Amino acid sequence: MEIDRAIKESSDRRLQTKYNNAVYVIQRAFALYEFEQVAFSFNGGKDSTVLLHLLRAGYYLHKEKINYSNGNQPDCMLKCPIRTIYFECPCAFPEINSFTYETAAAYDLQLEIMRSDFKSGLESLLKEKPIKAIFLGTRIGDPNAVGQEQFSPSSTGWPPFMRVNPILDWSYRDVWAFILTCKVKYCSLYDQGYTSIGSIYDTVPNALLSTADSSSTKENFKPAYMLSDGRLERAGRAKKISSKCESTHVLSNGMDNTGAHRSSFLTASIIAVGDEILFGTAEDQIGATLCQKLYATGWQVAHIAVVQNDVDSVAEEVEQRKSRDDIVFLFGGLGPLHSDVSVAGVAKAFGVCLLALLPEGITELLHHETLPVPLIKCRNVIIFAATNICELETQWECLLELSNTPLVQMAPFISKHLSTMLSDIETAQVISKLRMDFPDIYIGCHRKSRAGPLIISFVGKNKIRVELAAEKLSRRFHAGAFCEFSCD
Ligand SMILES: Cc1cc2nc3c(=O)[nH]c(=O)nc-3n(C[C@H](O)[C@H](O)[C@H](O)COP(=O)(O)O)c2cc1C
Ligand SMILES: Nc1ncnc2c1ncn2[C@@H]1O[C@H](COP(=O)(O)OP(=O)(O)OP(=O)(O)O)[C@@H](O)[C@H]1O
Ligand SMILES: [Mg+2]
Repeated sequence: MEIDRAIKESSDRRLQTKYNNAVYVIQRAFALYEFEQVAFSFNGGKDSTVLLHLLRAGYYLHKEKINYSNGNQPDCMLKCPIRTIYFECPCAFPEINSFTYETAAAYDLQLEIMRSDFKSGLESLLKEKPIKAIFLGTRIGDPNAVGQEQFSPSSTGWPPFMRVNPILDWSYRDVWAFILTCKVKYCSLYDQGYTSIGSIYDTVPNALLSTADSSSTKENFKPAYMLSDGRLERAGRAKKISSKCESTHVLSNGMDNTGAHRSSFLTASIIAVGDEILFGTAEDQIGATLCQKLYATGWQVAHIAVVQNDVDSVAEEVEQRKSRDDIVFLFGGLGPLHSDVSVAGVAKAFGVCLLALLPEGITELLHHETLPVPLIKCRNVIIFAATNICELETQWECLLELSNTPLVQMAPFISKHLSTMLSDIETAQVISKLRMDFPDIYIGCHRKSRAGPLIISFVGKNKIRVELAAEKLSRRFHAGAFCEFSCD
């Protein structure tokens, strides 16, 4: 079975784990219900496309098990003619409609087209058909996922059935890793910058994938799998933000419906190379300082990692980060000692040899009069020779002063922090919902002690949106439930 083979042959351990868990859930559902009692809710979106192929794999493995216990050979060409529900809406993108129909035909899906709303459509379908369980491509982070598990009975007020969510714990990145690893077809809109697809009236390409510069008249977009921060997958879904500006739909990433950008994000990652940090004998202060410096420069740090002084560990980490982030900073493991393998690791990640101990063909030496040796830049990976914060300060300043510095100053982050004595239980659901309404704003919670106040942080690039998110939260509770808090 090609999907199962592609995943097993891939070297992506995380994807393999996600795949195994999802296929396990699917096999359990096939064991619990008759084949006529299950249905697949398919809308041509990326998540339901992933689910389709997982269902095919799960069904194949389920059949294989049964055949094996009967002494039969598994059928490699096995189809999965599962009952498939598609709620077709006149406001759907034509690309989504045609992809759904073509895919259903290609995989022998038994398509039931519904033209009513979800609830009444399901009510009439369940009266006619013996459906007991429905597979959905819902993922944590979807507005409707709050409180759901892999097997979740339908909500009160809905007809009774089991919602089966095999990819509930998959991230945006997992979804694209699966699609690209298995090389399955997906709706063409995702190649045009759409990252989550609603209706033609409320969905535009995700502005975070825009490649437009001030000189070009037409805006182009990178494909959906290039979005580095999956939390912003719904940034192309329109929201009406306030009754005061009725005429303007503001997209949740801070772009208005004229296509004008209000904010832009570039992401960075930091890799520390150091066995001592992993042994716990040394503390990584450089990483924390770099995070502060990048934040102050308007860059979003997407990832920080500590790896061993080992060529493969460095190479693996650099390989992953260099394609996900705009810039990667690496420090530690530089020099002539046996443990100084960072440069070799970078060369391996780019698949090049070392020339005079530097990665061949991709190295740029960043000279600055203050520095005794230049900084090393390999494409978007910058290697700091700093061994303490003081040296980092110097190298950072030099990097910023270079005429060709890769560290462009970005719009600064704006933050606001609220503190409350309300309990987690009282606030959890409201905050989860708020995060869906403000995908462009980071909304995080932390406590300094169990009994102390809960601090809710709002961080973004658009002051109005940050204020609005904080105000919206306060308005959901009694006056005085929150007070502004300074984290400095
Ligand atoms: C097959 C199916 C079953 C659903 N079951 C429920 C349910 O039990 N409870 C509920 O509140 N919404 C249910 N919904 C609605 C979804 O929660 C959600 O509104 C829908 O998938 C649209 O997602 P979107 O807002 O991301 O486009 C169901 C939708 C479908 C297609
Ligand atoms: N019109 C629909 N018909 C059938 N199932 C649907 C429909 N809309 C949503 N669903 C179900 O709900 C799940 C989550 O919906 P969602 O809108 O997030 O689509 P998706 O497949 O996740 O694609 P994307 O997030 O990129 O828009 C889908 O995977 C599908 O199982
Ligand atoms: Mg989705």
